[in-house]
Order: sequence, then structure tokens, then C-alpha cells
Amino acid sequence: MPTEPHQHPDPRSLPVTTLNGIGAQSAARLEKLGIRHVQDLLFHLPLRYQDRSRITPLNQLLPGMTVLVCGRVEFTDQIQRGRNSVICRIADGGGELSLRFFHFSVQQSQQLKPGVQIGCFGEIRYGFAGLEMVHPEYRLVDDPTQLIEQTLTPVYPLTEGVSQSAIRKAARQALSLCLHSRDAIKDWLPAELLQSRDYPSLQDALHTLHSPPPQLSAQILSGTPLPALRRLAFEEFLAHHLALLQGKQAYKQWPAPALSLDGQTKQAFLAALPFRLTAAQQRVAAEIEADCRQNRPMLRLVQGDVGSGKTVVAALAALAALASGYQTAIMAPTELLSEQHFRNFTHWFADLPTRVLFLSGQLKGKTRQQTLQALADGSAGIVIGTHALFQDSVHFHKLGLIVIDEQHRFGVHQRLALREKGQTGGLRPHQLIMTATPIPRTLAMLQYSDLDISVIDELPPGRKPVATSAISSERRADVIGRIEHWVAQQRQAYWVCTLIEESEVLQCEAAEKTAAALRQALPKVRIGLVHGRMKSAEKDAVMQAFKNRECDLLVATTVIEVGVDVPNAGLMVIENPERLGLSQLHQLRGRVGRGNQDSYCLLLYQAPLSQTGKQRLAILKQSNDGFVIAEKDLELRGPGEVMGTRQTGQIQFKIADLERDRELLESIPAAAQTIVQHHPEIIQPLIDRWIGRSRHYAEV
Ligand SMILES: Nc1ncnc2c1ncn2[C@@H]1O[C@H](COP(=O)(O)OP(=O)(O)OP(=O)(O)O)[C@@H](O)[C@H]1O
Repeated sequence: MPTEPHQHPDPRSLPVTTLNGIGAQSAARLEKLGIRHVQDLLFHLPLRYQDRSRITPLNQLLPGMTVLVCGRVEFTDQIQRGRNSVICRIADGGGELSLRFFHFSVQQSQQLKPGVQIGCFGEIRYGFAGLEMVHPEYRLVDDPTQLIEQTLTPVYPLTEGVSQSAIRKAARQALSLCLHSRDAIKDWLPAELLQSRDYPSLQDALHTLHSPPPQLSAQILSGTPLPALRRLAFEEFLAHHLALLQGKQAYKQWPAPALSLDGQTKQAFLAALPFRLTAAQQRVAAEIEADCRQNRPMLRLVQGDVGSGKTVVAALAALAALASGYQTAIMAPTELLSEQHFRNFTHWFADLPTRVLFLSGQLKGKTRQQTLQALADGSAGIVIGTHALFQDSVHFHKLGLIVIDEQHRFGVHQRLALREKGQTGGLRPHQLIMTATPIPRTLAMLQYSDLDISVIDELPPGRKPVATSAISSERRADVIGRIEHWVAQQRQAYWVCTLIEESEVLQCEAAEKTAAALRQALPKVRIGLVHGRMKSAEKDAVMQAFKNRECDLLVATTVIEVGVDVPNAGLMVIENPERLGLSQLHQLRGRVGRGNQDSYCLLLYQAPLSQTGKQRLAILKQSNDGFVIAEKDLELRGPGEVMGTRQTGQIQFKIADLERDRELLESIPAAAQTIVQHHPEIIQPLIDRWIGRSRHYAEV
């Protein structure tokens, strides 16, 4: 959707070039920092501060101090020892200090003549000539009091070609420009909200953060965020939350096809299943059914721990779509998982008058053309695949339902972008999102606040917890022996190789080597290998062989993390578990314990383990509950890691920091609710300020 231009230019939108000292070249450089307008400079906050409120006498200096000093030059000399450098000795009557420069210009040598008085700021270190400052910031002064700054000096994040002093000067001008014009930067937060949280006004907050008074230095140095910073982070979180809510509301305004499922079709489908739905599955299926019956689109997330039986619940929704004459698209994050869904759905829908098709990026040529044709003419009622489902070349006849499995991997922006797809005849499809990745409640607020949530909080009957133990890799031979014994009892097992995740090549290599070594150690065991770099058909063949019990041990990379379902496989060895997140380990472990026999997970770690490493593995031993594990993971690793940098499309914040400002999240939904009810007029301005008009959230 094209970006709507701002209709009323206001002082906030002034380009940075209106500031003294910022020409076209500097402006281009500042743009790399996301700074285009004067207002952007205000929200470009200092990383830290320097205290230049007093001059420290030279006889009070200690190594490690970062201080402002003043003295007269005694001599300046070239030093040949070690790396060439220039030493300039200064003294203030009480003590002396050496300044060391590794690059020294002619201009500097002319400036730093004996007797000249200079002020310097920098860190004190111990050098071979006593206490020294290396490359200090310095300037010549007549009167030392000129050096003193009444406020703490901000240190901003920089980009190449823009100096600290240039950005400081620009920020100072931006502050005075915006703060002196009353409406230039409007405080949108209602006064009662600021008061109840004891937050400063926006103007005061920005002023404090760009030039904090020295009395705040103790608080800043102790690492406690200032209320001014808290306020901005709060406002930013709030804006994101409101944007998601707004997106949901906007989407729900669209007409959607009402999908209904008659009792007879439903009963026939359920009767053909080899199990009865759990109470939790029934409840969630009913919630979905009620949503789909509306002529407004559903936006629902189904959260359920690994193995809780989400797929069949999604199948019921697809059945409703089918019964109402609409198509369903089911998207999974990996080929492996989508192939597995494809097999399940093909089986479940075999007796129904429709075709279930598979579409992935790897599908080429004639088959691809035929698949696209069947989706366009409606002869395929269900299509399952990877994100290739939503490429421009794919057109649906009448898409009524989109199911996204494990969308946590896709990220919030991709999910929202998908909403744009698939509308037919002005109708928007219903959306069902399934995730087994439990997200701690506070984080879910930012990730999922645009969705209604259903939880399958019960496992199918007869499931036993996976007995988990941590074993040092020094006992690898014992573990191999255990596999041999296990396989002799007609059971199957997984051996998962993990490595640094970014390198799929290395991960696959490791799996290949491990498979070779295990084949040598266990000649009687039939060993299969599956990894991400194999062709889809090869992977499929290996998986199928494993399912059919033609293979006893499956060596795999983390590609099997989601969805793989082979109930007879009840033993899993995970190598280097210390390198993975707890939730990911829980997902992997969820591949076993899917039948009603005993099952085991052996975490084969590299000794020695760090203290945290031990704690983390202990959590897995103690708990089989994905939510408990995710909460503990959050405590031990922090939100950045839990949300995962490896995942694409996560929210990028300008100022807020999930780690530092985590406790603010708790209060966001209530504050957002108050705003929706009593101050709806500030929603858009807040979103514009923090997210901008062109970003995905609000565009539906
Ligand atoms: N009510 C039930 N009773 C017994 N078995 C069930 C029930 N519901 C589903 N199952 C079976 O449990 C297994 C797990 O189901 P499914 O694959 O849907 O789980 P899931 O929630 O998607 O788990 P994961 O997130 O691990 O993929 C499957 O073999 C499925 O056939």
C-alpha cells in the first residue's frame, strides 16, 4: 500500500539541513542513523554521558578515572620507544600528567607549546611514563572555568563521517528549536497517565536525556534507567501495542466468508480419526468454529505445547471452509513440516470430494503449473506448503482460511503482510495461527496483541513425560551402547546434531560425520540421515523410511525441530544442548514421547558446563511444560535471546529495550485499553511518531 504523505508539514518534519552546520553531506550520513528530520535527532538518544562538571586536580588522578583536567604544557616530545608517539606533559602546580598521541599533526605541534594552558577530557591510564591520557579531547583555554559544563555531556551513537561534537551541536539546536515552540513536539500521553506513573512530560524527558543535570550522574552511572527514559520506552511499547490492536480492528472491519460446518460432516470426520479429541481440543475447535461462522475475519492464535494435537484442530477449520465452498491454505515454516501436514491432510480428506495439494519453492515445471491451475480454478480445496504459497504467482479461486503453523518463526511483519494476500471478491480470509513455541505472557503482549488466543492446555491421554538426563560427551560410548540396546527392543531413536545455527553447511557436515561414525560403531543398526541441504525428495524418502520402520536411528540436524511425528521413536540424543535455547530443546524433545510408551531424552553436553549451562539443563530435566520452560529461559537468558535474533521480522525498537524495560510490559495492555476507550484521538499520532506511516502494522 503506498505511503500516505503527511498532509500538514509541521516543525517536526523540518529536514536536518535546517540546522547550522548540517549540510547535504552530513545529512546523508545522518540518514544512516535513521535521522532525517529535526525531530529524529531528539529521539536519537545518547548512549552514555560524561561528567565535565568539575576539574580534577592532577594530584588526585587514579588509573581508570574518566575526568576533566586542566594544566599548562611543560614540554612536547617525540618518543621513539615502541610505537612512535608524541608525549605532551602538562602540570597544574600540584601534579602532572602525560598526554600521549599516536597521530600528531603539524598544527598540534604548533599549538601545544610550553606554557600554553589546555583542558583535556579522557580516561586515565598507567603508562611507562606514569599516569597518562591517550588521545584526549583537548582545547586551549584562557580561563579554566570555560571548560566546565553544567549538564552531563551526552555521547551519541555515531556513524562514519559524523563527529561527536557535530552531533552534539545538532542535537542542542534541535532541542531548543522543538522545545521552544510549544506544539512542535507534542506530548500525546494523557496527563493522568503521566501522573499515575510519575513520568515527566515529553519535553522534560527529552531535555533530561540530552542534557542531564550533574546530580543525576550517580543514578545514571549505577545503570538505573531515568524516569525520562522509562517514559519514552513506555510510550514506544504502547505505540506498538496500539498499532497491533489497530491492525486487528481494521482487519476485522472487512467482510469475510461465513464458514459453517454441518453436524453430519463433522461427525463423519471425527469418527474416522483413530482417537477422540481431548476436552481442550474440543473447546478450541468450538472457539474457532464460532469465529469462522461470522462474516468478519477470524484472527486467532492457537497455542499448544508440543504434541498437544493442534493439527487436527486446524483440519476441522479447513473442513468448515471446504463444506462452505472455500479453499484453505496451510503454511508451515519448513519443507519437512509442510510435507508432514500434507500427508496427514491427504489422509484425513481422502474421502472428501476435493484435492489436497502441496506447493513449495522446490516444486517446478509442469507439476507447479498444474498446482497453480488447480488453486486458481478451485479444484484444489486445500493447499499445504511453505511461504511459497504466498508468492505473487499464486492465485486462489476462493480462499476462505489461512492456517499458519509455527508462525513465531515468521515474525510479526510477515504475518501482517500475509493478511493482504488472498482476498477474493472483496472478502478476506479467516486466519488461524498455530504455535507450539510458548511465549512468556509479557512478551506475547508485543507479539500477539492483534490476535485472539486459544490454548490447548492438555495433552492426549496416556502421554508420559520424557525422562531427560544430561550426560557429558566423555560418556559418548555409553550413549551409543544405549542406542544399540534400545534398537534391539524394536524401538527407534533420533540423534540430533546441533552446531552454530547460522551455519547450515557446518551443521549438515557435522550430521554427515556423526552418521558415518555411528554407522561404524553400530553396524547392525539401520541409520538414516536427514539435513537441511538435502533435496526435498531425498528428505522425504528418509523420513518415510523412518516412519515405516525401515530405519532404526535417524541422525538429523535441527530441521526436525518442529512437527516430526513418529510415535515409535522414543529416544532422542541431542548433541551440544548447551548451544540451544531451552524452548528449542523442548521443541526437539517433543519429537519423542508422542506414543504412550516410556521415552527418553539424553542431552549430550560438552564438559565443562558453565553455572548457567548447568541450571538450564536442569530445568529441562525437571519440567516437561513448555510454558514453565519458556519463563525460566526468559529469566536466565533475557528476552532478546528468547525472542531470538535468528528469527526474522522481530520488532525493532528505537529506544525501548526488551531487556532493560521488561517490567514495563506488564502495564501496557491496561494503558492501551484506557487510551482506546478515552483518548482514541492520540492513537494515530503515537503510531506515527514511533512506527511511522509506511510500516506494516496499521496498513490493513
Ligand atoms: N486427542 C488425541 N488423542 C490421541 N492422539 C492425538 C490426539 N490429538 C492428536 N493426536 C496425535 O498426537 C500427535 C501430535 O499431534 P500434532 O502433530 O497435531 O501435535 P502438535 O500440537 O502439532 O505438536 P507439535 O507442535 O509438536 O507439532 C499426532 O500423532 C496426532 O495424531
